[in-house]
Amino acid sequence: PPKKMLQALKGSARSASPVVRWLDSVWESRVSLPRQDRALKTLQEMPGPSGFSFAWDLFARGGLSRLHELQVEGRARYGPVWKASFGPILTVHVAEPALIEQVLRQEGQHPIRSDLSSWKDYRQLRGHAYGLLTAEGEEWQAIRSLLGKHMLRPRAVEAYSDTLNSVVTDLIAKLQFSRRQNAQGVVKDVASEFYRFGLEGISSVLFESRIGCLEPQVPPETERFIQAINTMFVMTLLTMAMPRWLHRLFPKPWRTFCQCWDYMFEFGPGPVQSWPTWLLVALVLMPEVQSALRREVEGVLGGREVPGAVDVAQMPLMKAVVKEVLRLYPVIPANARVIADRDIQVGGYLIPKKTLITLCHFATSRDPRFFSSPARFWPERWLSREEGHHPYASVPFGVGKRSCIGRRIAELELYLALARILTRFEVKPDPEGGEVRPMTRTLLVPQSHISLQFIER
Ligand code: HEM
Repeated sequence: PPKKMLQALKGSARSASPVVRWLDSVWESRVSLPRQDRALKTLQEMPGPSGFSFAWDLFARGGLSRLHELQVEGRARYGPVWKASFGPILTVHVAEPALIEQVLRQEGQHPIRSDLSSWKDYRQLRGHAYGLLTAEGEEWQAIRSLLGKHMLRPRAVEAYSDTLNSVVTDLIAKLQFSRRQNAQGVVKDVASEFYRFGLEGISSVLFESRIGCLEPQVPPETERFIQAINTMFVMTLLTMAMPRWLHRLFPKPWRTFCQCWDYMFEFGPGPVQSWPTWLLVALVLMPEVQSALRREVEGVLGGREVPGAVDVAQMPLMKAVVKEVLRLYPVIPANARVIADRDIQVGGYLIPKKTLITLCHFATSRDPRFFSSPARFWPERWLSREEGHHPYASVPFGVGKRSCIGRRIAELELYLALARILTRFEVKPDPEGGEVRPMTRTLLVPQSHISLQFIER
């Protein structure tokens, strides 16, 4: 029977009737359940919402854009490990640092993140090679080793300082231009400005070319590229949740998804994230932290305007601020692993090979057992000896062989930009602005436009 139908039937018949038990056994056998092991519990014994109620949460109650919140709710309702079916995919959620560590320590030589099935489907359809994000096995290892030399070694990354600083100079000019557009010096939709800054920075480093994202008049082909990335991320979760046979019945999401990728391949550079926005929002809400950070930056620069990678090494508060923002707003709120070649043990369960394991980083990084007053933006927690954190409680760049390869570049770009913004401007809330909440669009992004006031110093 079609998987969707099975799920719907299972969900609507909540009591454990013989029919439901039979459906369960059919469903579980589809994810190659291992034989019963006396010491370990099986997937059947794992708690979790029924397929129907999870699908209801996702599609009828706006859960697709609240996936990060569903992690926290799932942890509270089911404990550290639970299962749920995401469209055709059954996934085991893990929301405990020690168990996330347990998964990652068993990930093997060539870790597999997840199927990112719709990204791979598109590449197969068009005959494109997989990139680092989607490649697996030896192919992934070869690309990773090659890129790692240029993106992971501290010396190699330091050498990008000048290139990144020239992009930061354009960012400052763009902020000055935008703030002059109204009497109060408010920059409307700051996230869009930083998104473009991130894109320009990566393009300048990886492709040694500027694409004009920060120009007052953005070239039309660049503008289209930016929109294509946005839409592709919005469609990613939806296309992953839709079984392939549904593409024919509801062709629009898949067609739009392909059109976005077509344009991105035609245009060039790959996708990036709009990470500095959350940072400024946090600093605006905590003006005393903003002032302390400015003092630190100015103390290190001693009158110089443009910082370098060496200066950043002497800014502990800057590093703590960035860590704290990524704890509160992890750009990638959930990561994943698939252990393809063997069953593994996690938290007393035997997880069959090839099961998609979702690592609930948003939930762990807001768990009061690991971070006191977790909703509070408090960078000093990273400097204080009293606050001990589990090393896997907040891992915004992932851990291990398959962790973020752009981490050092992203951090350097962020430090350089933040240092220049703080010496040039005092950043305040938009007098007419409201509360800002995050939502999931594959990445964690602001739910609404954010406007901030930039006051020249
Ligand atoms: C604040 C900014 C960023 C954050 C929080 C972030 C986070 C992550 C995370 C969580 C992963 C998955 C790691 C894992 O599975 O263990 C990842 C992978 C990756 N990131 Fe980033 N990233 C950021 C910026 C960047 C930038 C600027 C680039 C490009 C220059 C980049 C390129 C990549 C690539 C290529 C992978 C896949 C690596 C692989 O599969 O081997 N990231 N990133």
